[in-house]
Amino acid sequence: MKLPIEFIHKYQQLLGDEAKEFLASFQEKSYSGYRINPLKPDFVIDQNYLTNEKIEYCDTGFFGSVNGKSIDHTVGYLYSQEPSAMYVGEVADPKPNERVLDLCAAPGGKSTHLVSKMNNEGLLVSNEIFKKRATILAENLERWGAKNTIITNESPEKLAPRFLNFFDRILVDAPCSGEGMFRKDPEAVSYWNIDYPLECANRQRKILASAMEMLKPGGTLIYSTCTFAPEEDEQIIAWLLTNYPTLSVEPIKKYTNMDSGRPEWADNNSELAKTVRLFPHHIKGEGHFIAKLKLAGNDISNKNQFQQTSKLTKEQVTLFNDFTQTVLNQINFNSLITFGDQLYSIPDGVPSLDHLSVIRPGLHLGTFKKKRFEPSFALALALDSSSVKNKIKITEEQWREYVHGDTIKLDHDLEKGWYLLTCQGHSVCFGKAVNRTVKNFYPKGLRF
Ligand SMILES: C[S@@+](CC[C@H](N)C(=O)[O-])C[C@H]1O[C@@H](n2cnc3c(N)ncnc32)[C@H](O)[C@@H]1O
Repeated sequence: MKLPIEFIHKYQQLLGDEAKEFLASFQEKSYSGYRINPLKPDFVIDQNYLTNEKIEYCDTGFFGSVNGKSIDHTVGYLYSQEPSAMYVGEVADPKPNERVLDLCAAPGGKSTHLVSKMNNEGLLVSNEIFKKRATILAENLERWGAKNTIITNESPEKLAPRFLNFFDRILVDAPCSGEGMFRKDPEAVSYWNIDYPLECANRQRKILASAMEMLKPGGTLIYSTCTFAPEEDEQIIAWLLTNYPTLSVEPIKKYTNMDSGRPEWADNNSELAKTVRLFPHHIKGEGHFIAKLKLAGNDISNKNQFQQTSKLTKEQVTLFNDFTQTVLNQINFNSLITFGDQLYSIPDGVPSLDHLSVIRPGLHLGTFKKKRFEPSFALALALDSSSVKNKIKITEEQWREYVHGDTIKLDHDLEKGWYLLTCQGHSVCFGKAVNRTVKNFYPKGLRF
């Protein structure tokens, strides 16, 4: 890979003797990894995935790559994620029942990790500013079986007034100059110029100013980038400490060959050494920077449930109850609301989402059509198959035909109605059995 000459000079100055080894690492191969999904209790994962080398700092992380067209990946048993990026979710370490915001969330690597750590409890608001990327984020979170998550498509400035002093934990995985990803995405080199880190830093400060409005007293802010640029790393944390004096830096555990942040690359504040740098010439992964900060003060926020408006009509209640009683075992969903014909189960404690661009206000349960309820793909992937009465086991070959858009032929009669299709123990989709045929309800946009 050909690195820009100004990039080389900059890091020769910053790193001195170490620069040679650092710059040489750009000619080495990049690392791939994946996390397995602890939320799916009927976990019958291909054992081959578990024999790969484990990632030291992430219980669910392994080195290796995943076939994007495999069942395991398609139904959210695995998420392909660069190994260093996994340390961000581990450092964030959200707890079940917290209110958590992932402010720059697409395509969803960190959000899926946060949902796992929260055991699908509490509230995760997963936000992405760009619509197309927010749609991909929603797909990834649905595959993962997220139930406690609201997905928004907003600018941080517009989100802030709605969630003032609201969150226990906020992750800002900031848009950055991406120097740490040069090996993985050589195109990123073409966007780089010597002024780019400062441009990114300006944007990062704006995003963080909004994040700080939403962080409650006593809350935790996690800031991460995939760049080496001090302007976007230590200097941003120094800026935060100067402008928000009640913030303090929390120490982050340094696993094998992880480096401390460099105070001398900012204002010499020794607290900056508590942050962590992952350098590709030291660890098996790409470049990353992570900081964890705590806001002083006691939590005075109101944990009561605010929301929610659109109640179900009597007919909708009957249709949904008919579905749950016929198809599912006893399951309690959180508060139910409708947006148009769409039915959602929303996490507790959510303020009004009016006038925000909301991609998913919670778990999408399905759609009310004329006199019937049609369960969603998201519901199928969020359900443990043991919680479903009506199931049909399909073979891998039938699964391949189904994800392609074909129907499934049955060799015996089944009562007409909805069935959860399972393949190799995974919940894969709902289908409707009619006369020895399972009609295809695999989402059109996801067929392959
Ligand atoms: C590093 S990526 C996030 C990766 C993601 N956290 C993950 O783990 O999959 C940064 C994200 O910030 C978004 N972004 C860009 N400009 C932004 C802005 N002004 N405010 C908030 N987010 C922005 C980008 O679209 C991008 O999705």
